[in-house]
Amino acid sequence: MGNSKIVMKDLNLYYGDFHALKGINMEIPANKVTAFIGPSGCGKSTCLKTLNRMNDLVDNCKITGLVTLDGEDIYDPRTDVTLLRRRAGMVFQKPNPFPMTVYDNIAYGPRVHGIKNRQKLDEIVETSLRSAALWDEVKDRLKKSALGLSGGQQQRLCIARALAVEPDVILMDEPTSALDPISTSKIEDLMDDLRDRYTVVIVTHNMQQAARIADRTAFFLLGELVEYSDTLSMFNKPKDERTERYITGRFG
Ligand SMILES: Nc1ncnc2c1ncn2[C@@H]1O[C@H](COP(=O)(O)OP(=O)(O)OP(=O)(O)O)[C@@H](O)[C@H]1O
Repeated sequence: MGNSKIVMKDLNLYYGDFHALKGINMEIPANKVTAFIGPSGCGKSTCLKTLNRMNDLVDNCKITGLVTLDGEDIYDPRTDVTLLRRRAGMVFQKPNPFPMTVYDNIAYGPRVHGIKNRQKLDEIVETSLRSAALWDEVKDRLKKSALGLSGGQQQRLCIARALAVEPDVILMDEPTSALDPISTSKIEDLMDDLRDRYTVVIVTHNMQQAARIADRTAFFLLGELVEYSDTLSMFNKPKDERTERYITGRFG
């Protein structure tokens, strides 16, 4: 596949003795939305977290194989992990704004990376909030606490916060599972816009969501990547019987 942003080659991950990812081979294309689906506990989040080394934080976690971002081995000991996480930002299931103002939530990352100029920060805050389709709703409350926003607004704020450090890749772990249908639909529209500029990888429990927004879909089962193809083919003509059983709700 041309234009791969991320490549996993024979990737295995162990939590202690437990083999959580088994020989994963996958190429994730740039400027597309890729969804990871599969039953609970099959390794979707684990696989997502290997892409910006979030699993480094877990004791007893061992990884073999190769993961590259733009051709560079991200598990090379010389990799700057802070820079990696800036290039591949993460949005979690539960919105987790910092207990500070809307403005400071967005300016936090750029400040950490050394940007101090007020005008530049103002610009970043506005652009990031616009990209996350939140600007109009919060432009008059930038100096108010982010904790006063609705759940859906908080999640878009977290997306804006991820965008503020200019990542290439956005990793989303069930970003809408805690949201109502209207907020979910706003985030789905947003993902549609984001693919023009970013590579988006999303874990979702919701197969309809994968079918609506993802260009490519990966189906995981018991730590294995069972099937990976463009979303339409996967939903219309799954190649593996296990995929078919899962997407038709006949699993288990
Ligand atoms: N820190 C950890 N230590 C030990 N085992 C873990 C750890 N994190 C996850 N696991 C195990 O690894 C397997 C995969 O978990 P993971 O969270 O990746 O699954 P998932 O497909 O994202 O599930 P869900 O949809 O329920 O979030 C599960 O069996 C889980 O119990």
